[in-house]
Amino acid sequence: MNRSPAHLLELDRATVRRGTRAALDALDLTIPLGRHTAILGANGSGKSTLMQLLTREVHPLAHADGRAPVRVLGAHRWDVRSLRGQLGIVTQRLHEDLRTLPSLTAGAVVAGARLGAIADANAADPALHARALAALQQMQAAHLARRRYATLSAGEARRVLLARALFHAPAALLLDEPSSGLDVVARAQLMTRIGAIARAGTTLVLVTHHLEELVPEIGHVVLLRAGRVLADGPREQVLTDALLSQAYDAPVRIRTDADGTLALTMAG
Ligand SMILES: Nc1ncnc2c1ncn2[C@@H]1O[C@H](COP(=O)(O)OP(=O)(O)OP(=O)(O)O)[C@@H](O)[C@H]1O
Repeated sequence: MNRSPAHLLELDRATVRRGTRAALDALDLTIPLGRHTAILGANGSGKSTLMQLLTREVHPLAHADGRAPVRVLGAHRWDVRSLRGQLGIVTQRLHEDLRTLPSLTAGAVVAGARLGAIADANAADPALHARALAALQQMQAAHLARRRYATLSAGEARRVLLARALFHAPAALLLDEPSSGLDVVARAQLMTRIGAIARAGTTLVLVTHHLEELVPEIGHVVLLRAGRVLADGPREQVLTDALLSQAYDAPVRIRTDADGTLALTMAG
């Protein structure tokens, strides 16, 4: 692995086929480390596939000339576990995978992050348990440590996933609709915490439909449409009614509330 990579992700005409169609279609995209980025786009535009490319859950078509279509943290070959050990991941897919394992405790789920694994079999080790507890505490979820992950409510499970994502001080935090399932207070606390994490130097990549999740630290937005990049630039240049309407194939409008929070609504 490159020891001091400049970029979290580099895509060179990356194509991912799913079923009969291209979920990502010859995508060129670079996300430098330190550039907090939101990925927006309509249902089916390729946002989750892009995240899965980053975490090596899906693979691109090879280029005939041997060029690497995807580099993550400077490298095009990765042992999946060691890569995931460097990323903090909060996705619906991970949540669903964890829920299929009925005996896993929340504490073991959190501790698993450092191994890039689903869970850590040594999670009962007192030192490790104390560290997992501290991570859960930061998400106001220490009381869940011994609960079985599969039995948690949506919001409780989300807190545990966030604790897991932060457990091992990752280089980047990949968040797919991170506040889904959280109540209004927990959502506000989460947004504050995500902002602080970004300021402390962890690169944020946020996939969302909810503009209110775009904390001010996110200065860059990538807009996907049908597996291609429609726009990629500074937040204020990309978050326009015209570009978003193009992305959603319908007239939409950005609303800014008095406290600066953004929301996307249908125009008219
Ligand atoms: N496992 C799969 N098998 C076949 N097609 C798939 C699979 N997963 C995704 N796709 C297709 O790939 C395209 C991109 O899907 P993806 O999940 O990346 O979109 P998305 O932007 O994350 O959508 P959403 O906002 O609905 O979550 C869609 O057309 C989708 O139907």
